[in-house]
Amino acid sequence: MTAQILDGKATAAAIKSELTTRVEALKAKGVQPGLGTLLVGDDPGSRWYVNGKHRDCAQVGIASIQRELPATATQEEIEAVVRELNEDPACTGYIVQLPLPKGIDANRVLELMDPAKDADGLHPMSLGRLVLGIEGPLPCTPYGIVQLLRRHEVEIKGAHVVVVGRGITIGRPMPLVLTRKSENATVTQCHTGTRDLSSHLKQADIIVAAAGVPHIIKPEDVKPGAAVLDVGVSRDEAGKIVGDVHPGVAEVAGWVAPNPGGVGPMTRAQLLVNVVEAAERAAG
Ligand SMILES: Nc1nc2c(c(=O)[nH]1)N[C@@H](CN(C=O)c1ccc(C(=O)N[C@@H](CCC(=O)O)C(=O)O)cc1)CN2
Repeated sequence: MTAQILDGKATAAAIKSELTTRVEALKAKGVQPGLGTLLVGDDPGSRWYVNGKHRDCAQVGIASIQRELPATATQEEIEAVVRELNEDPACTGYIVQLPLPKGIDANRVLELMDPAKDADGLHPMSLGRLVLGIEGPLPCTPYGIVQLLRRHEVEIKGAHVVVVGRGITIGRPMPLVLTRKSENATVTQCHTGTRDLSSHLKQADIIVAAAGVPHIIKPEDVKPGAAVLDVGVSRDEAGKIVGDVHPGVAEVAGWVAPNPGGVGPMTRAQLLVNVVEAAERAAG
């Protein structure tokens, strides 16, 4: 292993410690931030993520509102809980854990959320604001990745970033975040329909791998010294995470974000940042 580690656990811990001070300042002004979550179904992974979000809230002093529905919940039942969270004054921001069960129109659920309470940055209004360059919550994983790179002093400005994947939480919004003036990267978006992926990867200063295809990023496709962030989550027969990045990449790359321990903890930290920033905006 020659690459340096983009340590998401340690970076997220530093961000959480900074947030604790900001939450104390809000409380001194009489503002109590509260994160709501809506989990539908019994997927153990989703439950683990949601429980982690509430553990994080407790650590920094954010209140928790936890709502759950069974996998059999109807579109109407889910939308009723979204309306409740929109109205609940204790819930200053919330998320609907994705994916929702098959047959549920997730876009309709997201559209029904009060955009002022969108803690994930995934509401159509928040994504529209991102396109237009208007301040608002940023999608947690893409902005978590930017923070992880910045805090390890990996140059983003002028870098050629290749994003592999086009999912709603990472691939689709990642180029929007990276091409803002404040980041100023040049982005190539690839996906499972890209012809000759390897020719694109070879030109990248930074690779964000979020295709969900085990080991799609191979050592021979990585430019020596590049930063490679593994965000892919597939599971082997034992339930262990298999990322998108082949372990041999660590011999070629300059930086690697491991999986687990890289981008995942940053996603959680950025969610808390969004909740605190929304409460700060509301408090003036
Ligand atoms: N409403 C949302 N749904 C989903 C999002 C999201 O940002 N908003 N992202 C993912 C799941 N996710 C957060 O919700 C998430 C994924 C992974 C991690 C994490 O810390 N992973 C650990 C490893 C965990 C393991 O061993 O299984 C790591 O990378 O170290 C946090 C949050 C999809 N849904």
